[in-house]
Amino acid sequence: MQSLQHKASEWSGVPSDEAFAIDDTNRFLKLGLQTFINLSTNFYNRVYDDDEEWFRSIFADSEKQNAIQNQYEFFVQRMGGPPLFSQRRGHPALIGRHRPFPVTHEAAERWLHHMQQALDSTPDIDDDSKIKMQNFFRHTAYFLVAGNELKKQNEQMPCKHAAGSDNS
Ligand code: HEM
Repeated sequence: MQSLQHKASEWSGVPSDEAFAIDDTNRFLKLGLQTFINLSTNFYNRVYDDDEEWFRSIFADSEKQNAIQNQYEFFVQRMGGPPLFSQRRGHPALIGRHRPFPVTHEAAERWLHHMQQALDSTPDIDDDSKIKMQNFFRHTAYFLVAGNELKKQNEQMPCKHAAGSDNS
């Protein structure tokens, strides 16, 4: 079976080494906390205002301010800053945390559309960081799609007792 990383690269069109070039500089030191807060605020303002109800509704059970904080604390931690996310929420385990949500190819493209607009309209993000973040987000979004497909496959798999008793 292809690994999730492999699928993420194939579906996103971003090879793993390009996605992880996010780590070639400490983005937190370069951009600062406020830029990450601004980026996540900008992103979630777009998500919660989305005209596409099917996408907006994925976030219906989350409070916007909370979602903003969860996201920027993860970005800060992942991009070289203090472990704010883990201190408050525990291990990131992104596939597990997205388990309740329909993370389809279509949802990934919508998420990336809003993130692209947020990156383009948040001041103080240099071009290099923008490109590296785009690649990292694209790869991660499809990594989550791959995790979601695996979840669906596992749900369809009958349990061993059911398989054993099915003589039809
Ligand atoms: C692919 C499409 C995606 C969908 C549909 C999606 C959906 C969601 C939803 C509905 C939440 C709950 C909001 C909250 O309460 O915090 C969430 C949380 C989160 N997402 Fe995503 N997401 C996607 C992609 C991503 C990507 C690409 C990343 C990282 C680069 C990411 C990182 C996070 C983080 C860190 C949280 C907070 C988790 C927590 O604190 O429990 N998501 N996402």
